[in-house]
Amino acid sequence: MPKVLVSDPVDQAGLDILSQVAQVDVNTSLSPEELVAAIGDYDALMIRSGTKVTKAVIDAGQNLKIIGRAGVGVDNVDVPEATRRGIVVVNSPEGNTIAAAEHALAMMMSMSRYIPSADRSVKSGEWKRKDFTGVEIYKKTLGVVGLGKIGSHVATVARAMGMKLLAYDPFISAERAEQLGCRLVELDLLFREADYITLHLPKTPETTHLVNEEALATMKPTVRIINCARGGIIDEAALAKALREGTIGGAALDVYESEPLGDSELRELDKAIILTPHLGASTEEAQVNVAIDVAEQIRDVLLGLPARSAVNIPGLRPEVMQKLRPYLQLAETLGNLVGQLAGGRVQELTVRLQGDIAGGDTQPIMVAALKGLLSHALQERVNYVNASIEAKERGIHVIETRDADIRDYTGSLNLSAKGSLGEHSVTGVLLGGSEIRVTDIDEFPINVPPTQHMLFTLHRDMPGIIGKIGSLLGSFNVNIASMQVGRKIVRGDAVMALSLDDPLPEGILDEILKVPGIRDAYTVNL
Ligand SMILES: NC(=O)c1ccc[n+]([C@@H]2O[C@H](COP(=O)([O-])OP(=O)(O)OC[C@H]3O[C@@H](n4cnc5c(N)ncnc54)[C@H](O)[C@@H]3O)[C@@H](O)[C@H]2O)c1
Ligand SMILES: O=C(O)[C@H](O)COP(=O)(O)O
Repeated sequence: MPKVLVSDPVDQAGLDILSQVAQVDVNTSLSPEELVAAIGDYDALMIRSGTKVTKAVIDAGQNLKIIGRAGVGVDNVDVPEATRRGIVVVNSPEGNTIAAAEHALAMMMSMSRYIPSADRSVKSGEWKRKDFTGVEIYKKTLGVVGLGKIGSHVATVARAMGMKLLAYDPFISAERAEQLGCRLVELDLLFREADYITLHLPKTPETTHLVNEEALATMKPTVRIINCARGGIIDEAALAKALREGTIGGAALDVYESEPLGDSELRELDKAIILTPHLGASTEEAQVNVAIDVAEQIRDVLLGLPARSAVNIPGLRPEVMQKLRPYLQLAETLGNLVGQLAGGRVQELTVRLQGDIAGGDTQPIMVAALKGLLSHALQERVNYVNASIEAKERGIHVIETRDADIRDYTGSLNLSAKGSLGEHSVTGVLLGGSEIRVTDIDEFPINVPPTQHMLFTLHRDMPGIIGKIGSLLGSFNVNIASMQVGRKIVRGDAVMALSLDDPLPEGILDEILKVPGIRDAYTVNL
């Protein structure tokens, strides 16, 4: 039974799903060193934002197949390293959207009415109504930075509360912003004009310290800033200075440059700032959502099925996967076949998608072809996660062409591999939607099902050659399961494809190459 380590607190609903297929160990108090020491035993790791999945953890996780992040952000996971190792990383992109949006809205309201400090004051025996005169958000301008899932929900609710909306997001269209009632503007204008600024974008090198001393200086002196996205998007030192000097109106933070928040002057700013300990996703509903979402994906991957929201391979919905699966198998088989025919180092792979297969999302098919191409050299080290990276690192140039109008079969796939030993091509189709047939080798028409052990020859089309090859194989006790010959012209060149019950013994290829009329011969093990 596979083993799953759960190293952050996740909802029981997720653990119940994992327990159906795996031994589940929950240990939420591991130090980084203890995690490195333990991870080697596990096939899967389930985390939230608390666990840092570093290169050291990934290196030690020799059996790891999947890392499941019960939440959105995977910035605590070394995803490039996981990808290189062929480990799937999945998350739950939507499970906590509403929770995080509502937290940002709650921060905006609490900040406007000083609710945390007023609460503290009353509980300490005071009754100071004048000190806590707030402001209304109605008719105020909210600047939403990052109009993705969470930003969109915040915008929708804020609009319903009578706010005017500005948005900055370089990756969305003005039409989408308009649908949400937002005016899409440049960031400097948003900073200058907003009464409230709420951040809902990822932390990247470009967005680190997006809100810095310079930006703060351009804002209204009454502006209130909310960060429920990621720590480090705001320069905390610059924010603390602006709050201390009263050059901005207030701030509410859920996330920090370093978590847990250590000694920080932010803690001393009292009424000017609200601080919560990364609670955006902490609702009962969100925790059930993300735990189920990620546990189901871990279960599926451990059962050999695809994950629906992997961050390092194309995520496929089950219904799309159902349709695509036979084509992926076809692409992988042809990739493997052409890779072995080409031998040596492949420098260029051209994938021609024809008919039905050319429509829709072709990226998974390309990845499958690369996985097949590299599988002879890399064996189980190559998978759908790392095939593209492995190909890139080996300098394989990949070309994709599509022609949806070719209609010989519902869909056919042609792969050509150019390498140090020459160029070879294969074409394959699916019969009845699932049975693979190789219909052409190096442009010689043929019709063979791929089998585990195969022999291909290029020879002169002349009497007696088939018999000679048959007797030679017989003398080595190799049984032929099926045999096909393809030629373009009578007595010209031809190819022969033999499916064998046994692998070819050492040395037989040299004997085959000595048969008069044989120009080339290749063994293939699929
Ligand atoms: N506090 C929490 O507990 C909590 C919970 C969930 C998500 N989050 C964080 O909230 C943020 C938003 O999450 P989401 O689910 O809405 O993500 P999302 O991917 O749906 O949206 C992010 C948006 O940011 C935009 N963006 C990217 N770079 C940008 C830039 N330089 N300037 C402006 N916009 C940019 C993208 O185009 C996208 O529209 C993420 O950082 C996520 O990690 C925090
Ligand atoms: O990225 C996320 O999903 C949030 O930051 C939530 O993190 P958490 O799961 O640790 O609460």
